[in-house]
Amino acid sequence: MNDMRTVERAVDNTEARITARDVQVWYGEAQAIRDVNIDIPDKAVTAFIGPSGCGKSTFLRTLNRMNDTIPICRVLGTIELEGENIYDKRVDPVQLRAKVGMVFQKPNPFPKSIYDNVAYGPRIHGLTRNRAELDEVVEQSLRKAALWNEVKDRLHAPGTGLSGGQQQRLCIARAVATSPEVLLMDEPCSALDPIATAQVEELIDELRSNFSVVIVTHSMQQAARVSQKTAFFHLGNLVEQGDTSQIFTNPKDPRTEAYITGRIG
Ligand SMILES: Nc1ncnc2c1ncn2[C@@H]1O[C@H](COP(=O)(O)OP(=O)(O)OP(=O)(O)O)[C@@H](O)[C@H]1O
Repeated sequence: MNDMRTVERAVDNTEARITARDVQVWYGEAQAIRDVNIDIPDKAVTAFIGPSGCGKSTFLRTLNRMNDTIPICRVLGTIELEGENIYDKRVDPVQLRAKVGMVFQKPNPFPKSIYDNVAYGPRIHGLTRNRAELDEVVEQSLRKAALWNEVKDRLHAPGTGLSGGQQQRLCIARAVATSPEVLLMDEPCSALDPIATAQVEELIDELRSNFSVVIVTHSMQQAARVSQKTAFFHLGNLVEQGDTSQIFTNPKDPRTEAYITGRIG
């Protein structure tokens, strides 16, 4: 189980996976994100926190071009994954989303078997050569999502028949099955009970040994438990970013302090 000591753990590798420079996001005439600059480190969990409507989800969605699905949404500035501009017109957003996977607020398994949910990405991206390789990817992904032992005897049962917490871990298995470099999580525990939340939080901590993880959360306790880096957003601005322990114990900006002490939000 994680606890507040988690925040003291050092980030082993602070190399940036994603660099965002001068990013603005507009919905029609309304600006939702203002000149955001951030480096998302490898092999660490970065938490986005801030009051409702401050732009956390909007900015998260720019990192794998999920905003492309909203016609009125425009993204300006540059976002690079491993040095490559993800908004370059040569970049295929479907391929990008295999590298930058996403887990949503509500578990959303496909109406397919547990096996087929996890096999979906590897199949559409042609990542395996035969059934034995696909079986292996499915098993390893379910193991990484800490779900294998609970489902190994019913892989062909519908994914939608699992509990909410299991469904969310299935969605995590589905996201990791394409071996992404980055995993984006938009309030992944908000539909879960405390036990399932604790399991997913533990899992997030394990995932950071292989992936760069970015999580949007409304829970400051959760940010403190699972992340090593925290970015505080307010009214579309990225007000402050740094080590989670510093943000929570010694914030530099009065707006951050007001939020973490419960005076705004
Ligand atoms: N599809 C959309 N069309 C128009 N405006 C949008 C859209 N999605 C978000 N917005 C606006 O962008 C701003 C930021 O919203 P966003 O959902 O990113 O904030 P958030 O910090 O994630 O909020 P919450 O914590 O409540 O989920 C808000 O003013 C919101 O109304």
